Amino acid sequence: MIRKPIFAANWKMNIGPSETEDFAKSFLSKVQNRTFPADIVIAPPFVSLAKAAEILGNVSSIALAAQNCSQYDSGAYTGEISGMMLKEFFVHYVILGHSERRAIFGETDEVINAKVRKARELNLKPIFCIGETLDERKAGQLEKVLRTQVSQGLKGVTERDLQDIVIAYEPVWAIGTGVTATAEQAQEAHAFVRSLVAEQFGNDAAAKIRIQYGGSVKPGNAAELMACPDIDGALIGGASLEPQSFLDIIQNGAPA
Ligand SMILES: O=C(CO)COP(=O)(O)O
Repeated sequence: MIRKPIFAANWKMNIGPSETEDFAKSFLSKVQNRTFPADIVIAPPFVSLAKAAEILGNVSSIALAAQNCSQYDSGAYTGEISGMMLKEFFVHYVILGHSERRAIFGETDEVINAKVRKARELNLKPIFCIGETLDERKAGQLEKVLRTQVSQGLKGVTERDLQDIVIAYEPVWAIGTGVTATAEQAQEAHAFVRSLVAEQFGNDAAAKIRIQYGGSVKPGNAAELMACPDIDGALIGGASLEPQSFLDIIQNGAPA
């Protein structure tokens, strides 16, 4: 297998520091001394990173992610968190361009691109999110939307940097709705995204890049989605908030 699947828990604005302690200890007890044919990533809210790092920071089978980071290094940016700060908490990945950041907080392709580039400059691995709304899909704009998001979001990124970037295809209509894309819909979109990467960076880069699916992934649908040839793991919201549910998705999606 040239692409190791990657399963990432995006807790969004859930699970504060004290609950993080409970989750981390429980999850650790379930995964300790086991190996998985997949990378496992957990993305707590910023304020829970210290607790997560305290319990999971030295566990080699689990990596921590942040859910966002600033495109700036330091200075007068009230409310922002820099990539350098995140690195103090054993953070190796950072989710960027999530549809909630785009839709609710107005992040543009340009801002997301600046964040992706800053993250790479600091040797953080972006989980770069893309995906269309239902209206865009219905209007036949799926490919146009994905093309713009990929070309703008990865503008100026080098082929070397791309090796440390994960793309997450998350159709907005499938996020938090319980409506998952069918395996066919997801595979079709993933294959298209891979073709976009090939156009921009070449076939070799496209063959290597991991493309996760996100949007109502559950233990019950993980196996079917992960069986698709261009789906290399999942970015999970709701179903990642329980340690056993997150673990079931990993086990069903990437059986040992
Ligand atoms: O947005 C998501 C992960 O980033 C998906 O969320 P759900 O798994 O809750 O649909």
